[in-house]
Amino acid sequence: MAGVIKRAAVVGAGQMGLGIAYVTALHAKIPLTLHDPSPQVLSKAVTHLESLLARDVAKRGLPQAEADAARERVTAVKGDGTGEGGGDLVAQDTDIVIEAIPEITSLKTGLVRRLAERLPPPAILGTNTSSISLTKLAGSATLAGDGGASAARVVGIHFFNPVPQMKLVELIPALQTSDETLARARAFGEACNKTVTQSADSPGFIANAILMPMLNEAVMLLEKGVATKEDIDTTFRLGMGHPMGPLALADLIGLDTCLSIQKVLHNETGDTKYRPATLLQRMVDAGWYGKKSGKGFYDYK
Ligand SMILES: NC(=O)c1ccc[n+]([C@@H]2O[C@H](COP(=O)([O-])OP(=O)(O)OC[C@H]3O[C@@H](n4cnc5c(N)ncnc54)[C@H](O)[C@@H]3O)[C@@H](O)[C@H]2O)c1
Repeated sequence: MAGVIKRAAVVGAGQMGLGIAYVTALHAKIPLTLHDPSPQVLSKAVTHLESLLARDVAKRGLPQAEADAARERVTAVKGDGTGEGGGDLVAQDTDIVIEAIPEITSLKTGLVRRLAERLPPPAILGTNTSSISLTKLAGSATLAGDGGASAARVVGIHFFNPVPQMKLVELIPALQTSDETLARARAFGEACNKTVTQSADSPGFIANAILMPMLNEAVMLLEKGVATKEDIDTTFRLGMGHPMGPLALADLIGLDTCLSIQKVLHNETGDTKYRPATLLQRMVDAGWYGKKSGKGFYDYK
């Protein structure tokens, strides 16, 4: 049956890809391949997956047999799954692929195109993009003479960081997305134990249309010397009840990712209110990406 998802693939084994692999294996109980061009990233991801499952057994009462079964469902594969730059291909009977590669439009359109050529419909081409237009990504999956069938299986399946803890998935249909794709993606998100919301394909969707400008404003306040980073973050934690302040949150998300999202908002709307903070650009230029690189607004070494 077209609707049943029996095999999945996740491309990009960074912080989001690893989390998506974890919920797919543990909650949805779907076998999957986890692809990344970097062997170091893959081996770190597998170690992290095993430590998450071990913590579930030790602290959350997960039976060891279920943790073992979840671990066995995940196969790490070098490469991007499409043969670009080498590595093994995504299996042709894969029912859903979710890409979680960097938030760079040309990388994502190229990958989605190659996946569309590799996997026949109705395999779902899901993307964890934070901000890139789904309609543009579906456009890159359009294959000549297929009547729009290929583009119709592209959909945004936007998980939140850290994926094991955050209970939300934001679904974003492209203009081309079929109702069947959307319904199957919703069922997949729910099987991953998430509550699902839906947004139109508008810059930043729901979450990042609101969150990213706020984080950018926090960086601008810091840049202007209005307050220290600690006081900006404390204001949000204690004054607004946020679990973490905006600068610590930006570090967690990744400053490279924040900058890319802010640039998409700026370019797509043409509205100067979305201009990325200069300090954010400088931090990324310095290679200070936040928690994942060991240094951002705070030190993580
Ligand atoms: N970080 C967050 O809080 C967050 C939240 C929601 C969505 N997202 C989105 O998820 C995606 C991934 O973000 P992340 O934080 O996991 O990034 P990350 O930098 O941790 O991971 C990206 C991974 O992609 C791999 N990669 C790079 N180029 C590739 C290619 N061409 N093909 C295959 N793999 C490639 C890298 O080796 C890396 O492991 C982005 O689109 C981001 O906007 C991020």
